[in-house]
Amino acid sequence: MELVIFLALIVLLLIGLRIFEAFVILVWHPFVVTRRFKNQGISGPKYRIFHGNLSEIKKMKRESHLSTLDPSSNDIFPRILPHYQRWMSQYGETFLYWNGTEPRVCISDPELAKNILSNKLGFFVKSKMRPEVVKLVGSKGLVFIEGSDWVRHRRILNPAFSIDRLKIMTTVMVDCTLKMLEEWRKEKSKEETAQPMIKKEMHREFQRLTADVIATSAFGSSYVEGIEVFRSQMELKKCCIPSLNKVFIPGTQYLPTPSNFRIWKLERKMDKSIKRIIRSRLESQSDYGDDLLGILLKAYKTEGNERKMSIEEIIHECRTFFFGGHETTANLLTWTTMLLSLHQDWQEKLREEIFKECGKQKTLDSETFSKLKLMNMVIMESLRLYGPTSALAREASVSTKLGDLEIPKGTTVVIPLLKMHSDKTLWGSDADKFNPTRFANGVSRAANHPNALLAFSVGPRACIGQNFVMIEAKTVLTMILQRFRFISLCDEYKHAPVDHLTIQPQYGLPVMLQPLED
Ligand code: HEM
Repeated sequence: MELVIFLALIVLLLIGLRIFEAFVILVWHPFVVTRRFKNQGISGPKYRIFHGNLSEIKKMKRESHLSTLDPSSNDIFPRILPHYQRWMSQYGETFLYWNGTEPRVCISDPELAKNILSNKLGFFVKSKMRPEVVKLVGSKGLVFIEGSDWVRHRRILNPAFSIDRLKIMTTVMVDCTLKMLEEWRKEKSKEETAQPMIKKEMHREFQRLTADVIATSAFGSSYVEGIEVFRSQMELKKCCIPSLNKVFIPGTQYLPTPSNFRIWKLERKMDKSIKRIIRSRLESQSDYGDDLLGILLKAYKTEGNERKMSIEEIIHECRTFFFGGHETTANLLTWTTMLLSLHQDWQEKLREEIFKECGKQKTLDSETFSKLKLMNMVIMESLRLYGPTSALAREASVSTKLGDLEIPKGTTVVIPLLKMHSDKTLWGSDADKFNPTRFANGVSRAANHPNALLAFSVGPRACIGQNFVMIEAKTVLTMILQRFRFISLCDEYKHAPVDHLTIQPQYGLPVMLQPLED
């Protein structure tokens, strides 16, 4: 009898502890954090139990996605981050909101943003992501690892993006682009009119091209061999998007729900394809090669001492570069094409520059790129207005000071890039206009603050692929402009930028192209 009472007491205690824990997470912690920020003059929308502000965010985003913008409008911040726009006008530029029970403070001051992103003491770490999103690139890949693991991976991976490697990659970029342009030419020759024109959905074309480039240049495979990885990643991405504005309950990712079964299946499929690519490299080359995959495999096969990378880490790095390497670049090329279709004067200026520096057909080499100053300015302006990343986030790993603000441990700091990139106090009264000349004296002098453009981020975690992207974008745009003219956006084009992990056109980008005389 005593034993039964004892066990019942234990059970009651455990239940009591769970209830207490839930009370702390759902009620007490939000109350304390809200008060701590309020004492510093920071407020925001009211915390609602369990959901925080997620229901409002979902509603505002749903409404904003119903509308489309005028194609000449670059004011995309209210469409993509409608909740930030509303709350900034109500509570000021720095405000507190709740992603479920997770406090988030939005900070758009470039000096504070730089301090957060450049912090080398580990006070601000990558913020937690939903498990589905983490699976896209892997928890053991460069994007999500921290501390000594990150240092080790970054050191191994940096040589894959050295100047010498980029030169070799340029040849691959040229070949892949030529393949795409050859297909366009064949379509042109089917046209019978004197002024043949072709219609292309450019977002799809660029997704395919950038996938081909990364698969060939980093993995020595090709679009065809890498296609299963891309397909699984795109499907997985589709599974992630609806969950982004839902409350995450830890543990639910292990439940045997239909959605989890689908996610697990896609993850297995993706890894199976990656393993096939790895196996074929291991069998075919004794020194594994010098591209990204070769560098990763050498880190696995280190003789004597311990392995520098496990096979699981290599697979996650492959996922990272398959995903990071094509999605963002495809969007950059898509939005730049849209801008050049709308701004024919700039398209002509770029063509003139290209003809002057590279002629009409000459194959590009890495030396030519430094001469394409106007092209550089146009790409920077495109990254400012339509950069693929809408916001960056970091979590305070300890309670810390940021400027005059005390940030409690566990708070996520969000830096809304879209807002900063269109801020008139930073960029001047024409901040919403396409004006590449603002970059004439370099990126750091284009605005009132040297770090006003954070498209590639700054500090130790800045984009490892930024030189690769710039070379790829210049190669592709140069080769297209040498051979084709973007005549106009098609009538059916709807200007609807949307954030599906990266900013892309909700309904694609149909463009009319005209081949130039040989
Ligand atoms: C227009 C194209 C691109 C843009 C705007 C871009 C932007 C960014 C940004 C903002 C970050 C920092 C994220 C954060 O701190 O939370 C980042 C990180 C990263 N990017 Fe890119 N990226 C682009 C293309 C690429 C490409 C082509 C690759 C690979 C070939 C790549 C690989 C990575 C990786 C691995 C990281 C994580 C770096 C680390 O944490 O050490 N990115 N990128």
